[in-house]
Formats: sequence, C-alpha cells, structure tokens
Amino acid sequence: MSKFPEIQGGGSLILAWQVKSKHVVVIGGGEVAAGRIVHALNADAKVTVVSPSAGLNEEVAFRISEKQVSHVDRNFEPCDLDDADMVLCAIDDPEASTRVWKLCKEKRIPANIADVPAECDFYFGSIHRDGPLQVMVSTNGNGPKLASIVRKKIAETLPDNMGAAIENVGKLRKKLREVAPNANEGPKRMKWMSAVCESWSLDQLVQMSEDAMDKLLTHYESGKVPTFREVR
Ligand SMILES: C[C@@]1(CC(=O)O)c2cc3[nH]c(cc4nc(cc5[nH]c(cc(n2)[C@H]1CCC(=O)O)[C@@](C)(CC(=O)O)[C@@H]5CCC(=O)O)C(CC(=O)O)=C4CCC(=O)O)c(CCC(=O)O)c3CC(=O)O
Ligand SMILES: NC(=O)C1=CN([C@@H]2O[C@H](COP(=O)(O)OP(=O)(O)OC[C@H]3O[C@@H](n4cnc5c(N)ncnc54)[C@H](O)[C@@H]3O)[C@@H](O)[C@H]2O)C=CC1
Repeated sequence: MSKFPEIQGGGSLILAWQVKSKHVVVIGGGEVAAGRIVHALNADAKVTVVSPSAGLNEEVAFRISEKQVSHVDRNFEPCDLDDADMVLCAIDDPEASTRVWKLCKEKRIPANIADVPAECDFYFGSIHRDGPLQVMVSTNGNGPKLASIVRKKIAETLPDNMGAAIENVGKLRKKLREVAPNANEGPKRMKWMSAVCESWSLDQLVQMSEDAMDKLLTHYESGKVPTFREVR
C-alpha cells in the first residue's frame, strides 16, 4: 500500500464552476429546462432561453415574464450559439439535440444535452443549497434518482444553522484579510482560521457578532484562539 491516495478512475471532476455574468443558453422550455434555468440563475449567470412560446411550461413562462431570463421565441438556430459561454439543451427532439451538440463541439462551447450522457461535457447532479453552502451528489450517470435520495439523506444530517455559520465565517475571513493583508502571512492566517473553525461550535459561529469578530481578530497576532465567552 502506498502512502499516497489511491487513484479511482471513472469519476468526474467535480468543480464549483463560476458562471456569474456568463452567457448560458438554455435550449428548450419544458420541465427539464426549468430546472437548468434555476441552477444557472442561482449561479448569477445571464440566461437566454430558446424555445417557441407554445412549448413553454408554466415556470419557464414565469421566468420570461419576470425578465429573469431573455427569450428567443422560435426553434433553435445555429446563430443562438454566437456568444454562448455554456449550452444546456433540454428538448424532446433527438436529431436537433445532436445537431446542437456537434455545433457546440465545433465552437468549443461546454454543453450538456439532457438525456444523452454521451453528448455531455458535464452532468448535472442533485444539489442541496443552504445560503453559501452547496452539496452536489453525482452517481456519474448510474442512477439519477438515487443521487436525489442520497442528497436528501445528506441534507438531513446537516445542522439547520450550517449555512448561517458558513456565512459568518466568510465575513470573519474577509475581516482577517483586512487586518493581515500580507501575502506572506498566508500560512499563519490559514492556521488561525482553521483553529477558529475547529474550536468554536456551529452555534457560536452563527452568534458571532461584528463586535465579537473584531475582538476575536485582536488575538490573531498572538496566534491564539480565545473562547467564545472571552470575546462576547
Ligand atoms: C447523466 C445525466 C445527465 C444530465 O442530465 O446532466 C442524466 C441522464 C438521464 N436522466 C434520466 C432520467 C431521470 N433523471 C432524473 C433526475 C435527475 N437527473 C439528474 C442528472 C442526470 N441525469 C445526469 C447524471 C447524474 C447522476 O448520475 O448522478 C439530476 C440528478 C440533476 C438534474 O437533472 O438537475 C436529477 C435529480 C435532481 C434531484 O431530484 O435532486 C430522474 C428522476 C426524477 O425526474 O425525479 C429520472 C428518472 C429516474 C431514473 O432514471 O433514475 C435519463 C433517462 C433514462 C431513461 O430514459 O430511462 C437520462 C439519460 C440516460 O441515463 O441515458
Ligand atoms: N436529467 C435528464 O437528463 C432528464 C432528461 N429528460 C429528457 O430531457 C428532454 C426534455 O424533457 P422535458 O423538459 O420534460 O420535455 P418537454 O417535452 O416538456 O419540453 C420540450 C421543450 O423543448 C422545446 N423544443 C423542442 N424542439 C425544440 C427546438 N428545436 N428548439 C428549441 N426548443 C425546442 C419545446 O418547445 C419544449 O419547451 C426529453 O428528451 C426528456 O426525455 C427527462 C428527464 C430527466
């Protein structure tokens, strides 16, 4: 046995792709498209939906009328890809789907064709969301419904205040970078931040006020982590 991690091929590269302000083109306006739109909007993408009005489901029609997304009211045309950074295709026409996929590959645009795993640069997964926290479960194409069941099981084990605690830690980390901005202090900052996360409970992290954060940060220089009571 080697002391290094064993390689288990056959997985996906799971990343947190930053699509903020990027142009995501969703082709189709049915139930699957509606889900894709929610995921893209939750990541602050600029979304265009290409689908004839007659084929829109209620949710997609709602997002269009609320101007959460732009709408191109017709079937897909190659020019829809002109300034696309990502394409999500969810239509009930396999031949048109394959055409979309081939064009995306010519133009090197990352694409997901729902229903056709072989025509996907990436798969969607089942997602639990709580503020800044996202947990994605993938079964790598083996069992999408099971992915959803596993995701629910994981979510049940997480404390209710997890997202709020993470949000507060985010604020503290930002303040720490202001107090200790030097690039060469990275290792010290990271060690101290890790120690705070390990020694305080989630509830304490949630309850940490701006005041408490400022007090806590006065201990950074010494490298010590005071208790919650000491800074409250
Ligand atoms: C490869 C992948 C590509 C992609 O779509 O990105 C893909 C492909 C296919 N899905 C199919 C069917 C179903 N998909 C779902 C649901 C979800 N599918 C999702 C992802 C993925 N689906 C990717 C792999 C993810 C992974 O393996 O982990 C989820 C997780 C995320 C999302 O879509 O947002 C979302 C659950 C979200 C949630 O509830 O949290 C359900 C259940 C339901 O609708 O409730 C069913 C019916 C039951 C079943 O089959 O399990 C079929 C047709 C099979 C056929 O014709 O028989 C294909 C094509 C094929 O397999 O060939
Ligand atoms: N996660 C997954 O991979 C899953 C995939 N599917 C598959 O995804 C596809 C879409 O599913 P639903 O949303 O339920 O279908 P749907 O039938 O509700 O919607 C199809 C949509 O595509 C639009 N459309 C059809 N041809 C088009 C074209 N050439 N250009 C632009 N828009 C076009 C229609 O107007 C309609 O809005 C189906 O093939 C379905 O089998 C279904 C469930 C899960």
